[in-house]
Amino acid sequence: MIEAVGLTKRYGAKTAVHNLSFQVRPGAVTGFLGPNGSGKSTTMRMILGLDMPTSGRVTIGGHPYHKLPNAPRQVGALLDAKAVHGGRSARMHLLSLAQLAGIPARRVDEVLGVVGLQDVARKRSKGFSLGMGQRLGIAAALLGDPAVLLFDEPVNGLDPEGILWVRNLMKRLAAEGRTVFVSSHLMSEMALTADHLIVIGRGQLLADMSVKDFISANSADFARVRAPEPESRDKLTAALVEAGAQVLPEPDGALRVTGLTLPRISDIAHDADIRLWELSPHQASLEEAYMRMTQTAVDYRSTADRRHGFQAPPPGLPPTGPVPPNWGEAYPALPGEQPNPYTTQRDSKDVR
Ligand SMILES: Nc1ncnc2c1ncn2[C@@H]1O[C@H](COP(=O)(O)OP(=O)(O)OP(=O)(O)O)[C@@H](O)[C@H]1O
Repeated sequence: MIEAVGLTKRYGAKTAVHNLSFQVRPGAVTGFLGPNGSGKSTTMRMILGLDMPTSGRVTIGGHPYHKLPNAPRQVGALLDAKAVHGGRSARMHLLSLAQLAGIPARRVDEVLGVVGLQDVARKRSKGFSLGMGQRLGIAAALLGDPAVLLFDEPVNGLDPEGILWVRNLMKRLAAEGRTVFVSSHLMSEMALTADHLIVIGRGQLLADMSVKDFISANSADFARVRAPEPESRDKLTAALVEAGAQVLPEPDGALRVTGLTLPRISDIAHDADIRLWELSPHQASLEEAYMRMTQTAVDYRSTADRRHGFQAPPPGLPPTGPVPPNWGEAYPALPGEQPNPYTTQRDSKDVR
């Protein structure tokens, strides 16, 4: 198990991680999510003893990394797949790591097979594609057959077959009882891979819960409703709003309705003499729940390209440009939604 207690890291005036406490338990894939610059890599580096906390502590199996006996055989990590001597072959790279950790050479050939690099094992790694480099990094993490594994963006650069392979590998490692802690920006992938989520924003904990609970706490079920013509859509919108629903236009012309049951929506449409072409139940995706949770914790946001021919974002998507004071209104609060804890911490003076 990985345990962080009050973990804080400052780089000069910059607070990268602030008072972070969480546990990563064995037997599950725990996804580590957060916007760019939110402190995920810094946290992973502190777990691995590559950076010292300014305050607080983080332990693996009760010990700080540097006090673990034979750490490479207990903890495996992929932090930066490019951190390989390009002149060395994949096999030589792994052999040198194995020698340092007292791992027998036959294990190198085993892990090369596990990651599918056996055919290029003697080729120089500088000729490797991004995906091959990721596989080599994963092979290095698996070398010591460790009980605790950390992966920073493991699917970066992998093709769909590679992504599926990583997904299955993570699940298998967790099913074997290992602790698997994996960061990713690919929400659809995390929804399929992770059992549990730790979400941070600007270095602070936003959520520590199961994927299922995270989605239901940060989104609400909604109905998609489609009326044939714009006039009937406007009439239906007015009737639904009057009945207490929240109605948002979807980019494809349908309506996203929250706050009313499907039978009620159907009755309202019938009473207003409006035909429906679609009335279907939906649950928000992990991506939508994540966007809602982290909307005020994003440090880097793009601005619209004003050049001729570039379109404004379709309705329903968050606006681009500087974060407006009423940013939360881009995603209005949904019925039954938990308050976003980050919103209340946004003006905290001690977090930069
Ligand atoms: N060595 C350093 N010196 C100064 N600032 C740093 C250093 N390392 C990280 N930071 C800053 O700390 C913050 C957190 O960075 P970190 O790389 O941990 O974020 P991240 O969540 O991993 O981002 P990404 O998703 O983009 O990889 C950023 O503002 C970053 O600029």
